[in-house]
Amino acid sequence: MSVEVLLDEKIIKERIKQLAKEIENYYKDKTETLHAICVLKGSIHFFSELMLNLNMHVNYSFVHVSSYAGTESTGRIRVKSWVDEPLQDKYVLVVEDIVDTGNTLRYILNYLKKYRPADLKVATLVEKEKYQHGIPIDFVGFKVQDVFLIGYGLDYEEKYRNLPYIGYLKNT
Ligand SMILES: O=P(O)(O)OC[C@H]1O[C@H](OP(=O)(O)OP(=O)(O)O)[C@H](O)[C@@H]1O
Ligand code: HPA
Repeated sequence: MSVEVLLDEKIIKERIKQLAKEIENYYKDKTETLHAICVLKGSIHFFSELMLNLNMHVNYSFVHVSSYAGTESTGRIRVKSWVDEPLQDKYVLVVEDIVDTGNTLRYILNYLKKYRPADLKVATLVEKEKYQHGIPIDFVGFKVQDVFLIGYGLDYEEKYRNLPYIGYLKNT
């Protein structure tokens, strides 16, 4: 197996800088601190790079959810940890590494809506092109083909998260 690079480190970092500008622009008239929620584990690198590029006040929260076995979604979302701050009337931004089937994001949004935030938006580094999950995503880094991705936080059986680029495994 070898890794075929799809998005290199430079392209990823440049796009994250642009996304940060889009996000700043959207929140520019809001006086409240932004509550950014990192969806672990996969979003760790995207969240960190995005936050480092955001020139505004941000409060960090973390949720840890998981639903994949190998390359397939089990469809069952296991919540390993959840936000413990009040989000009522807050400006909330969910930060995902990837939206694939949309199952994870749908689950997270449904729960977060119950906190009655003032505003609930989503940023994802990658969205798979094939799915018609019907969830509006406000800030999308890259739309990619339907191939199982690894790197920059994305794993295959817990490996490859620490690759500085995004790619896929190829039989050689
Ligand atoms: O749109 P979906 O098909 O639901 O896929 C997206 C989710 O899958 C991955 O998480 P995973 O369950 O693999 O956990 P991890 O972040 O710890 O790797 C990824 O980080 C997203 O949260
Ligand atoms: O393509 C993927 N790669 C890694 N994790 C994922 N979770 C959903 N889709 C993917």
